[in-house]
Amino acid sequence: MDSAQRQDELKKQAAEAALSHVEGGVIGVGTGSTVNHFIDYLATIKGKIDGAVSSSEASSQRLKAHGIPVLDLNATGGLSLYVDGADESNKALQLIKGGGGALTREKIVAAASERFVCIADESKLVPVLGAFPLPVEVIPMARSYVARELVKLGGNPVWREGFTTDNGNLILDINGLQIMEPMKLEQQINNIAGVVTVGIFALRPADVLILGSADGPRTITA
Ligand SMILES: O=C(CO)[C@H](O)[C@H](O)COP(=O)(O)O
Repeated sequence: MDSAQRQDELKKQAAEAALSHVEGGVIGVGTGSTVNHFIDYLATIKGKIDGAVSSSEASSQRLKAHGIPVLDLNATGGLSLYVDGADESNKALQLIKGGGGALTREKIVAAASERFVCIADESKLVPVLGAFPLPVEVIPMARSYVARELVKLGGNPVWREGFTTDNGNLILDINGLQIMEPMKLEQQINNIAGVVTVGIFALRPADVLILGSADGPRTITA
């Protein structure tokens, strides 16, 4: 088994462990390869839930392919549980998300959920956020302006060329950041005109982090 396959096994392990948090009702479901495993496991207990609110077109398609109804968030009165992956997490369960470009809908569903269970392989736990390029969703006409403002904050933004979000916007990935104050930077970047949202999840961090590891799933709570 090569290292990519080993990492995928750990993602699968975390995804399966998250099933114990599913108690019924409508579940918020995120995006990415770890969540794809979660959706496949969720299908095995689909009779227990009323459906899912999804953070991306890709996850919606996978849910529907399993016969799990996909609902509009507006048709719910909020969600009790959201399950999603992450690109990085620190010990406070503040996250970088958006490697798959679905950060805005992910942030909305996380905000509307009482409990956010994050699933990942153990390599995603880091001492300081920022080694992973920080995604920012931007309105297309503001791309150059936002990039100049991000440089002023000490980052090196790179346009994810050829990629369009499910909301019709673009992504700038910021390299070279060491995020010492995640809540402050989240607010600063969100305040730039033309930014839809930044992929720092610190104002609404995860509540539970399940990490797949060689010794079995490890759970960290906030
Ligand atoms: O934020 C995300 C998508 O926008 C994903 O949760 C994040 O990129 C992790 O992906 P994966 O589970 O494939 O490692």
